[in-house]
Amino acid sequence: MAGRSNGASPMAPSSSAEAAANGGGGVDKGVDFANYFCTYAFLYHQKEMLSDRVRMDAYFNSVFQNKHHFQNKVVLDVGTGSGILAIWSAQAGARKVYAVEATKMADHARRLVEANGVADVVEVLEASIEDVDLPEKVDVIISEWMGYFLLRESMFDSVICARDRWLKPTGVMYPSHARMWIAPIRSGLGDQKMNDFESAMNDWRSFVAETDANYGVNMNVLTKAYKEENRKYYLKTSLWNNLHPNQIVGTPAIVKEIDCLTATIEEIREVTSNFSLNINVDRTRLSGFAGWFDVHFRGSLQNPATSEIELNTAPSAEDYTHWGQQVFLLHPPPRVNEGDAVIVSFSMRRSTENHRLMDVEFTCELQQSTGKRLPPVTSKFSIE
Ligand SMILES: C[S@@+](CC[C@H](N)C(=O)[O-])C[C@H]1O[C@@H](n2cnc3c(N)ncnc32)[C@H](O)[C@@H]1O
Repeated sequence: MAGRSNGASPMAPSSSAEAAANGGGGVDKGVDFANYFCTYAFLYHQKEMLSDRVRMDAYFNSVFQNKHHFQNKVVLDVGTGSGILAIWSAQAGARKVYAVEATKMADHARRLVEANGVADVVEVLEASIEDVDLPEKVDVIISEWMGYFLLRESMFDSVICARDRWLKPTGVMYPSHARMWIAPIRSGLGDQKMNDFESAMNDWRSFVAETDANYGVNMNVLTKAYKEENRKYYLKTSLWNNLHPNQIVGTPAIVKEIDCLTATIEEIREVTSNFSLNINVDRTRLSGFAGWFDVHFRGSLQNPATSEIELNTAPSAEDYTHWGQQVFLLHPPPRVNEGDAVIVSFSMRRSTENHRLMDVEFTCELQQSTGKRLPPVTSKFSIE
């Protein structure tokens, strides 16, 4: 592998690096590779990200409008994929770029690096970032690690691990900051999903009757389990959607702020927040909530960006991203009016079955503008 020539090589992980990769829990690396990494080895998947103009413009501008962070500097690209961020770092004047990719996409990245004339600067290493051994510390860590609603995929764990092992004390993170947002929304998706759920149950009832009539076995004892399975699928799993801003019916709230230079895995393992959302649309339904994120490229306090760039995945009339927003639907959706407030207690935790997926809980209390408070209701969701 090209990476070994100057001393950079994959090696057995240290126990702390492995623990970081696992988010502290015992994750089977083989299972994780099969479930998570495998899709990133396909060019079609990388192309989807490379075609997201909002994402591409933000990273491109962050690098080329802040060349002072890259010129003659050593850069580490965590999860280089096709190699795009590493190539831009080299084009912006980096002295050396370590481009680390866990999957076979590393082969494509290496070819792209060569074809674009930066092979003398960019060294592609096929390895988990947790396992890699670099010959030097780096000035910049660049990575596109964000999943749905920021933290799905738990890839930021790997960036934290890389930062703690390889970033110089004076180094900068690209991006430098991240935030998670939640807003109350209206949407026709709630009715649609409830109809889908009811159709599935009607179909099941016909199936039970027919199986009994045709084959003499009564399946009804499984009705409850089938209902739970379908309720989870149709009503309790968040939905991907690119919402229009006019679907937001109240003030959005920030539920988490992350400083990428200092954040710990402990800090992101669980997100909890209590907040109040003011409804600003009259006579509407609160169909549920939308969750999205933004990230900023600000450099550091000692070494700030000259041009601060934002990557925003909020509902927008003009743009959309491949992240869209995550929609959490309430069943039934309460009626709300301008001046009402929704008092929310929110939590998001890693799923116990798969640390890259999330379990989300909203406890909502509606405080009407008349002063009346409705009893709190708790709704649980999975981000799959
Ligand atoms: C969201 S993609 C971004 C790809 C590319 N940097 C870009 O911006 O187009 C994340 C990439 O990181 C890789 N990755 C995730 N975790 C990693 C880890 N622990 N070590 C090495 N690569 C990793 C994935 O295989 C995937 O190709």
